[in-house]
Parts: sequence; structure tokens; C-alpha cells
Amino acid sequence: MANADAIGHRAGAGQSPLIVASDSSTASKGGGWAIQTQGLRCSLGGRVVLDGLDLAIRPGQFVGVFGANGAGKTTLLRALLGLQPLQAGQLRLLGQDGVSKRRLIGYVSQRDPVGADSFLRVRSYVAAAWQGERWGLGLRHAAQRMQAVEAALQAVDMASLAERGMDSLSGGQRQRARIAQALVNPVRILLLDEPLSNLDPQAQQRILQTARRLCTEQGLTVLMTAHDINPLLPHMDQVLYLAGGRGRLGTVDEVVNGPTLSALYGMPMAVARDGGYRFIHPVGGFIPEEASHCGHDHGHGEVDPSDLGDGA
Ligand SMILES: Nc1ncnc2c1ncn2[C@@H]1O[C@H](COP(=O)(O)OP(=O)(O)OP(=O)(O)O)[C@@H](O)[C@H]1O
Repeated sequence: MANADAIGHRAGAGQSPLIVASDSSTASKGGGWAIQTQGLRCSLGGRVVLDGLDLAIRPGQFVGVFGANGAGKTTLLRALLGLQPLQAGQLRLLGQDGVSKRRLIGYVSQRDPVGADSFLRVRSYVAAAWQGERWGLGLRHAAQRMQAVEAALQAVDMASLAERGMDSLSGGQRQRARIAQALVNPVRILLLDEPLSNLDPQAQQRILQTARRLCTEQGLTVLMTAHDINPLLPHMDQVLYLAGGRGRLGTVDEVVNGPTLSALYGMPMAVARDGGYRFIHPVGGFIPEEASHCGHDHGHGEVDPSDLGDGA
């Protein structure tokens, strides 16, 4: 495992073929990263899904993770969690090797197992995930647990719904309860896999405002996968765009533009703007499936950072 300086320097100096940190001053100091990956490679079913992914994300950042179906968004989150074995590469969380810090990650999966918890009240549902101290039984344990549950409910603005049954919640309320459950332990990184799916714009905004608040006020690092970039535009600090096994991390303007996305997809892409909205589309056609995921088991040609121009 390389040390943090090595990974931070590499990303910050823009030497990474695929992804560079947007804040090179922090990177060049080599410290303060919440998530660092170098050369991350993951395969599923014999297919390389992520190939040589280099990331450097600072604490307190809200990062939107985008890409077509099958681009590897969930695979990346699972790799960070240690649920997806790495075929190659290095992973550091909060400045240490990934394994030792995984308990500081909260995760809300894409698939919501509705039904299993329908008999629970919201408070009990959140409390069920609390791990506490291994030896902390008795009253002290109960008090700590209650405190953690109340804090998690407040963080997602669900305190007033704590006595409601899980089966009585709206879709947006249910997602907030799931986030509260992920926050009931003292996490520093929160991974949210498509939490906005099937929610109306108002419920989406509530989840986004919650995520933004967690980053700004509590210094959590949030990675949120989504398909529509537009609801996230006012809230997120950075965009991570995945395609063809590769990725590009940076501010919205650095990543969501024609030249950058064309280099990433390996085909001409354009970004249309309408007011505050951005619409990403291939120039003159559909994105072939092979452009959205790697689809083979050997390395890719590297993207020359000098090819990644600014502005659409
Ligand atoms: N258990 C599995 N076995 C084999 N292939 C898998 C498995 N799980 C996922 N894949 C494949 O890995 C690729 C990446 O999947 P992943 O779920 O990470 O993509 P995604 O970007 O999250 O997609 P979506 O937007 O549809 O959720 C896809 O091609 C998918 O079919």
C-alpha cells in the first residue's frame, strides 16, 4: 500500500491519467483526503467495470456520481465499502488503509428491501443499526443508543416522525429514515446509491439539502449516485463521471463539458444548457453500450489530461 502522500501528490499534480483532484493545493500537501484511490480496478462476471480509477476527495465534499446504467457507480460504492474485491489498485479512507476505516462509512443501498421492516416504528428502525461499544451493555449503553438515534433522526429532519410506522412513510420520508439509519453510527463518509429515484422534485430537494447540510455542518463526505445531474447542481461540490471503466472528478464546469465527456466516452459528446440546466447527449446518436462500460478484461488507453479542455 502506498502512503497517503504518494497518492495525494499523484492526483494533485495532475499526473493521473484518468482523474485529478480539483483542489491541487490540498493535494500537493499530501494530506486531508477522505477518499483516495489509485489504479482501482474491479471486475464483475469476468468484465472489467472500473479500470485504473484514481480519486482524491477531501472531507466535507458533496460529490455527485454519474454515468450511464452499468457504468460502475454501485460497484465503486461497494468497493469503498469492501463489499467488492479489488482486482488491482489501492484504497485509503480518511488517510489510512481502507480496511481499518470502513466502519466509518454509512451506506444507503440502491435496492430498498421494503417489507422486512414494515412492522417497525421509525425510531426502532434507526436504532436497529446502532452498534455501540462492544462491551457497553446496561443503562449507559441504552442512553448512548438513544442519543445516537435522536441525533440521526434530527440530522434528516425526521424527529417528528419517529413514532410513525415504517410502512406509513412516503417514499421521500422512507429515504430519509434510511439515511438516518446509516448515520446512527459515527460515520465520516456517507454513500448514497440513487436516493432520489422515484421521488418528486420536492422530496429530492429535501434529501439533497440534508446531504448538503451533513457536509457543511458536520464535515461528512457524501458520495451520491444519480442519473439526472440537474437536481444536484446547486448542492454538490464536485462531479465524478464514470464511463468505459474510467472516471473524471472535478467541479461541474471542469467535468460536465463536451471535450471532457468526449474524452471519457471515447466518442463526441455535447452538453446543452438551458437556464440552470445541463443536458448531456452524444453528438448525433445514442451512446453504444460498450462506451458505458469497459466490457473487456484488458487495460484502456489512457486519457491525456491535456485533451480534457474547458467549457462545452
Ligand atoms: N453480480 C454481478 N455479476 C456480474 N455482473 C454484474 C454483477 N453486478 C453488476 N454487474 C455488472 O457490472 C456492471 C456495473 O454495474 P453497476 O451496478 O456498478 O453499474 P451502475 O453504474 O451502478 O448502474 P445503474 O445505473 O444501472 O445502477 C454492469 O454491467 C452490471 O451488469
